[in-house]
Amino acid sequence: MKFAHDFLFGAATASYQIEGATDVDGKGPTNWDEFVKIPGKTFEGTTGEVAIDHYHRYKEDIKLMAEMGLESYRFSISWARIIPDGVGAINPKGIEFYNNIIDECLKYGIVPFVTLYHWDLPLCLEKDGGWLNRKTIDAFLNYANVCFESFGDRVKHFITFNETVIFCGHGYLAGAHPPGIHNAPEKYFQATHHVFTAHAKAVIAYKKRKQYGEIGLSHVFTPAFSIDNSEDNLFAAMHANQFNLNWFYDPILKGEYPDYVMAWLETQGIQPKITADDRESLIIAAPLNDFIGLNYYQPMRVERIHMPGDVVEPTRENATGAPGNPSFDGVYRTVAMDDKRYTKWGWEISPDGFVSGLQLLKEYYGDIRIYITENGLGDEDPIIDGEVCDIPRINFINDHLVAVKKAIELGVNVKGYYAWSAIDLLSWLNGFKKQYGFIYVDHDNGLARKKKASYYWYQKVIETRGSNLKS
Ligand SMILES: C[C@@]1(C(=O)O)OC[C@H]2O[C@@H](O)[C@H](O)[C@@H](O)[C@H]2O1
Repeated sequence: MKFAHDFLFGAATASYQIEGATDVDGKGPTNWDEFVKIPGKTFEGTTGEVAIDHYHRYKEDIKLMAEMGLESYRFSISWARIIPDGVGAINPKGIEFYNNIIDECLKYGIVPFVTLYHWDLPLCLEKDGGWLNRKTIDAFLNYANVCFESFGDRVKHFITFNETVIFCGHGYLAGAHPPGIHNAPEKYFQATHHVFTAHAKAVIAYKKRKQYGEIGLSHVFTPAFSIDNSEDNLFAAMHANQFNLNWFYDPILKGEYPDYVMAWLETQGIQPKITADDRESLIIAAPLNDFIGLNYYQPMRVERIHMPGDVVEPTRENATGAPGNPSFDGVYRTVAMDDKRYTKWGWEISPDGFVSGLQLLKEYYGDIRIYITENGLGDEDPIIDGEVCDIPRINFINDHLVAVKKAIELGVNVKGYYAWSAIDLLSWLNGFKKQYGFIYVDHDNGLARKKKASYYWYQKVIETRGSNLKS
């Protein structure tokens, strides 16, 4: 089976991870520009000061994407490049840079798919409470409107937030992302609520503009499965899905929070403060979402445990996603299983879990349009005779695209696939060691770009609309 003619084959990046030029042409500082200076927070002290210098090399990079035949490029806008202080004055050089990116994409017929927030918050806002401060909701709405106004004539696909569970979870539970707070579930849940409210207000504002594009957001998609059929472990899977899936997807797609989680929060006395206006925004926005973006890397295999919360030391290593950590509330633990395959970073490789999870989403949320806005293999790619032979990445993406095809045949409404990542880039917690790209970046040779084996393979996938995939 070929993928439909309107299925988008894309690839993705994020501003802080590729641009560099963190203090160039009027850009304001972000929370990450400060956070990376804290010893131990990033791998070997790597920062995004240069990243892969996409700010100066974007023409070369987008030309390489065009040569691959990429149909759509998902990238994020750095809020602090557009509005340096988060609110107030607009930086014309920032508007100019992203206009150049968008126009360069359109020059090659590449569909720009824009993420408004991919974790780099203007430092002024972070210092003023960040996502814990309700003012950040209105600051985001203002920023989103500036982007709709500046780019909405050519950009017809907007993602408001990338992976709320990560920047809030690492920010207020694991302490591994700004603001680096550890084990503060009341802050975590309140911050997520403010983000959902900001999303809802931005959706409503976008629709009012009648720019006739589509808007949604991208969530991590990590469906939880019990390690066996015992009652305890089946309970653990249900609990994990309520906290990691329903808490994030229900307020966006249903306009209300899951009762199960709200009841649990009430027992702990940490239900987020929700105003009547927040509730109204969530309810109005829910049916206006055009799509949900799924960032799928792996499922979770869980078992029930009976431990107090906060039993994980807040280290970078503990936050890189490998199984074994207990949940923040001590109810379940993720488990590595003997009959599963794992990446070098301990992430399970499970295209089957992807199909099962997509079917679960269809049960929960019906026929909402879905884009796979991230999927890819983080690896250390072997270089043999000067060529980057990332065969494991080819196999990974092949198997996950076959899974997407299968899900579509089962009636799941998937309309596009964005590999993470278009080009090797900075990993927040793994430096440049964990590579995801179709294009290699040589940090020992002036950041020279080089097409990998997977670049040529994905070029063929796009050309044949997936008929070269091996199931
Ligand atoms: C934690 C990690 C990783 O480095 O493996 O997950 C996969 C991918 O998710 C993206 O949303 C992040 O922007 C990107 O940096 C990656 O981050």
